[in-house]
Amino acid sequence: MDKRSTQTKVKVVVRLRPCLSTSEKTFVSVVGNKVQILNHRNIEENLQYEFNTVFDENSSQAEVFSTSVEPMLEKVLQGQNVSVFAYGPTGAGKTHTMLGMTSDPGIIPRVIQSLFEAIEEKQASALNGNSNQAPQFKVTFSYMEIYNEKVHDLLVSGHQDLPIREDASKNIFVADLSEKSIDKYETFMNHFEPAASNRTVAATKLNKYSSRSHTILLLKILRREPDGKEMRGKLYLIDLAGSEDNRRTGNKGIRLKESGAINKSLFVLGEVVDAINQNQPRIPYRNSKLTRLLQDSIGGGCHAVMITNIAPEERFYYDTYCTLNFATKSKKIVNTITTHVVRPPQIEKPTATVRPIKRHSGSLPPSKPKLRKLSSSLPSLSAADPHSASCVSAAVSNDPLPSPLVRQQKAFESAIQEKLSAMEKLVENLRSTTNMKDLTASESNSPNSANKESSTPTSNKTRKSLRLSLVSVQSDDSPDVIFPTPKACKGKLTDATNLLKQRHFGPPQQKVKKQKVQYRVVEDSTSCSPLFPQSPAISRKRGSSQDFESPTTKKIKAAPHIFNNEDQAKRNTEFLELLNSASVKELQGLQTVGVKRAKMIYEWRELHGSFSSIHGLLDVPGFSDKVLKKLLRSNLVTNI
Ligand SMILES: Nc1ncnc2c1ncn2[C@@H]1O[C@H](COP(=O)(O)OP(=O)(O)OP(=O)(O)O)[C@@H](O)[C@H]1O
Repeated sequence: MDKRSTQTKVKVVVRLRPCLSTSEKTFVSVVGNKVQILNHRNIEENLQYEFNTVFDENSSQAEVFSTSVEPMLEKVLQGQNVSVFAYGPTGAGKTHTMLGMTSDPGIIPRVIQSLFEAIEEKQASALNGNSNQAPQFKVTFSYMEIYNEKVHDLLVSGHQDLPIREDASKNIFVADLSEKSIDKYETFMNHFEPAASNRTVAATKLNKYSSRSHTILLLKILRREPDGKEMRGKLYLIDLAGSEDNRRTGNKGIRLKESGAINKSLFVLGEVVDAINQNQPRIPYRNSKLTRLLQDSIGGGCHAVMITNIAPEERFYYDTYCTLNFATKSKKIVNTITTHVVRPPQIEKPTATVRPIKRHSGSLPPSKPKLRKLSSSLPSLSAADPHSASCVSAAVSNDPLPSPLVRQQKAFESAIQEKLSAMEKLVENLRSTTNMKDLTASESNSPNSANKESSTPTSNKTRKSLRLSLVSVQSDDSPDVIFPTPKACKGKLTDATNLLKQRHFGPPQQKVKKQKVQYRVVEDSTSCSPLFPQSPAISRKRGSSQDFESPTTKKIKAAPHIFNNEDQAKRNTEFLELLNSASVKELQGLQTVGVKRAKMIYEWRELHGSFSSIHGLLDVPGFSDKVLKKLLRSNLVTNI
């Protein structure tokens, strides 16, 4: 295989979705390719982030596709790998961007349509030119989801645990899922639409149809030129599940467990990006299935486009802030692009003259007519594997049969090959029955993984704490499942399918009313995404090496109307009301307030009555000037 390498950075674009509620105020503005949000550390400033492209709330699906994704399709047809993934907090518009609706299709249907158009164009222009032969294309696809750290094939009905393979040569995680071959847009959609409805979706407080899994659509394009040259490109279209702050989603039971898996994988994604940016020798790709899957996209051999979805409503402030910081870190990552050009092995013609031999029944290879029949029943590019391709072409060629010695050798080789595949299957079966923890542990001992795997005490500690938090998950079955897995409700699947279709392939959505952008007091508990579990203010104070603001983030003077005194006074009043009425659990929802402080505030209030001012907190044991300032700053209350 010829491999040529070039280096390119991960392309990061941002898409701001429109405000969905008429009663909420917004805090994000877009100026050119910059996003501007309020600086919670200093309300007189705004933070400005610069990206390759920023799509404002009026951007159309067509615009997002044609600017960010369409130019990548030619690269796939040239034998390069491309990965497009939507990232962002829950409810920010990832599925809308990737999937969209029938009336307003997103990236996936647009990619398929453009891909087939491009293929047809290439074939037509080859025939119009000097050549009397056109290149051949074979497009196959698989569609899978990572749900609760398990990979499911969405193309088959029902959720099954499927074995995981790895491409040993490239150390890439590949889910061993069924692949469908497609020759046109309609065929693809016939498979894809019901499969998309199989995705696990449920209602949370922040999104009525929240995706509970990461989905991956993998398209493989094999192009064979008339001279036999082959190019193999892969296109990953990934809709990640959103990060979730469970104090705000109100998740319990199954939803909380799902959320734990989603947050854990996104947390590992954050660790991977940090490790790459800090040039660490080991990148913890293997700490989650998601990062193993994204290994080629982040710091690997793909062209990567990260579509960062953000929401404008005030309650999304910390999610947006953390998402923008993560996006800023991601755009520094450099991938080394490989072009996959394959020349099928040449069939060597035997040099010696071989006498025709008499055939015996049974052990001899089948007769030529039989093979011809077999090969004609295969599609023109059915042999995705170059070796099987050469086998078929060798079998139907007019070359004389090889000598008995050569045949004996071939029989011996195929017997060995069979034994090896049987052993491989056995090992795979064993691996699939092993749980992820054991799998990761055994893999980390392998010499291959030793170079990549991180086993720092910090990450172990983090993993431990994540595991502990998962153990504490409540076990009640959540009643609010809108789309139970097909396994759980085989008979009711049609209804669920229709519901999802209504949403993503259904009638056009009503236009969202445009509103005036204003600020209002954030009374909700605002917490950082799991990628940044600490309050940004705290991390900064400690001088963490993973400082959130990249050099490209600018602090600029806030426009005076954005955060006026009236707003601030209202914010302070509401904060005081919260102090005087919140339960211990609600107080814990405040930034920098843990169980201990929440209890202290609550007990002091029970003993001494309501606080007359925010300063009253200084009377509560453990609240120094410094602690109070930090609390207020991280909860966007500054005027005391
Ligand atoms: N650009 C947009 N224009 C209009 N509506 C949008 C846009 N983006 C998102 N929405 C709407 O916002 C809501 C949430 O979007 P969506 O479900 O795509 O979010 P998500 O990021 O995929 O959430 P989750 O991670 O929970 O699955 C949906 O009702 C969707 O139709």
